[in-house]
Parts: sequence; structure tokens; C-alpha cells
Amino acid sequence: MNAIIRTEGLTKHFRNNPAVDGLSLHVNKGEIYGFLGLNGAGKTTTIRMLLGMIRPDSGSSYLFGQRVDAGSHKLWADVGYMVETPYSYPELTVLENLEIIRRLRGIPDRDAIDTVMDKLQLTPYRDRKAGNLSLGNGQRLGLAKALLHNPKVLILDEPTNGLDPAGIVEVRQLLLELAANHGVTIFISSHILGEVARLTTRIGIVHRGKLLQETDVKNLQHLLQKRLLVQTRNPEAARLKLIQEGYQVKMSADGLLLSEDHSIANPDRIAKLLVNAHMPPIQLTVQEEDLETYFLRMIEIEGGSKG
Ligand SMILES: Nc1ncnc2c1ncn2[C@@H]1O[C@H](COP(=O)(O)OP(=O)(O)OP(=O)(O)O)[C@@H](O)[C@H]1O
Repeated sequence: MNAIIRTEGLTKHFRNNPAVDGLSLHVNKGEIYGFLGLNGAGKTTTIRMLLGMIRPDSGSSYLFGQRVDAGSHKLWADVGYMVETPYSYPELTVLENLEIIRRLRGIPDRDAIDTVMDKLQLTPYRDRKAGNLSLGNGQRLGLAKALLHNPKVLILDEPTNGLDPAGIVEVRQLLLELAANHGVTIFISSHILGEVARLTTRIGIVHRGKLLQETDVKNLQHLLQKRLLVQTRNPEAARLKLIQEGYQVKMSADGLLLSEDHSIANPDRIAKLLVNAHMPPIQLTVQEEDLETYFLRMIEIEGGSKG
């Protein structure tokens, strides 16, 4: 099998509450996998188990086909990670923090630090103490530490936390480039579907510790609900006319809403019908559910409720 990251039935309870519950997933080489869930869904706990930082109650995780456990030291040479708020030594500069990681990782090439600072736009801050960095630049330093040794796998917990919109775009481009040109396999957690949809190839939705749904990002468009919005000068009369013609219609503050597939596929028929009935539509628009609404709908449908 081609899976670089794999979990099988991963389970962890805290005080009898399941934080992660029988979670199985896999990520293939060069794939960018978006691990999506609300706060408290179990993302960080999963990542901590993937990295061998905490021991699962049951189930296992595998990196490069090797089981992760306390003894798997050799694995980490090829893994870069950033979990929650990245910890740096606040009294040391950006350069000194990276120098510590370079030595810890046993990287002989001193230029690796300049290269990674350049990649993450940290060069202007090289002599600034880590404790005095903005949240976004602290996050970049965390990413720089994760990338310093050119890992084959990157595991990142909410990596764009604290970044401004330009920073989010930069980090996204960097990660896309690493996957496309260097075959790096990336596992990234987030609570924003709109953001991960732009970056990842596959998405797993986690809720209350369970994997609710996995989908290829290219299929996402088909999964989004669509509806036809019809606005007329006399919505009540138009509604009655459409119902009389066999359409299902809902009244909303914006206008009439039609959700059946045949309505959405043939708005021209509806326009013609209303014109012939002397109530021409002012506007007729196919609206598509946005990604965050879809995400919340999945959680409500499959998870019971949002909680
Ligand atoms: N060390 C711990 N002790 C007790 N409960 C914990 C511990 N770590 C996590 N939990 C609980 O486990 C559940 C999952 O938490 P986790 O941090 O994995 O979620 P998350 O999806 O990463 O959320 P966030 O985005 O808020 O970090 C939550 O209910 C959390 O309160």
C-alpha cells in the first residue's frame, strides 16, 4: 500500500469521554489531506497520537508503514510537525531558535536556516526575540522549524492560525509547492473548510472524535446543495402558480426558493411559465451552498447535532 500516514481504529478517552473514537484514515504520498473539525472535535489529540506524543487507548498509527510507538526514533528524521501554538524560546532570536533546531536535528548545512527563513519571509526578523514576534510571525517560525530538515511528511495543526490573509496565501502556496514539486505528504488540521478546500486534495471531517466523511476535494462541488431563487413583484401569486404546476416552492425573505433537481436544471422553464402567467421574474438565480454551510450541515446530519 502507498499510504504514508495511516491510522487504524485510533481511540483515546479523557476521563471516560472519547476525544478520538475508532478513527481510521490514510494519506498517500504527495497528497495534502485536510483534517477538518470544530474546536474540540479531536484533531489535536489525533495528531498527538500520530506523532507518538500520547499513547492511544487502542488502535495504532503508522508512518511510512512503520508503527508509531515510543521506540520509533528513526521515523522522526523524515517528519516535520507543528502542534497547536508552536513553542519557541521567547528570549532567543528567530535565528537562535532555528540554530537550536538545526543542531538538535543534526543538520550539517548551516545555509538551511537562511533558506527556510527566506521561504517563510522571516529574514527581516532574524534578530528579533521570538517572544516579541507577532502571532503570525510566531506561526511562521513554527513552520520554519517544521521545515528546516526538508521532511518527507509534514503534520500541521491549524498552521494558519494568527496569519493575516496575505500570510495565509503565502503558506498555502508554500505547502502546495512542497507537495507538487518535492512529493511531500501533508496532513493539515483546520476548522475552516473554505481554507482547506483551496489547499488539499482530500478532506476528512471529524466530529466528536469520529471520522464522519471523507471526500476528494474535486467532488466537493457536486456535494454542495443548490437552489433556485426566484424574485417576482407578487411572490404569493407566483408561488401559487408554481405549486399549481407541480413545483415545490418555499417562501423566504429573499424570494421563492426551489430545491428540486429538475427546477435547478431548467430555470428557463420556470421563467417562461411565469412570463406566460404575466408575472415575469425580476431575478432568477441558481444559488450554491457555501463550504462552511456544507460543513455544518454534514456535522448536523451525520453527527446528530453540532455540540
Ligand atoms: N489532556 C486532556 N485532558 C482532558 N481532556 C482533553 C485533553 N486533551 C483534549 N481533551 C478533550 O478532548 C476533546 C478533543 O480535543 P482536541 O484538542 O483533540 O480537539 P481539537 O479538534 O484539536 O480542538 P481545538 O481546535 O480546539 O484544539 C475535547 O473535548 C478536549 O476538551
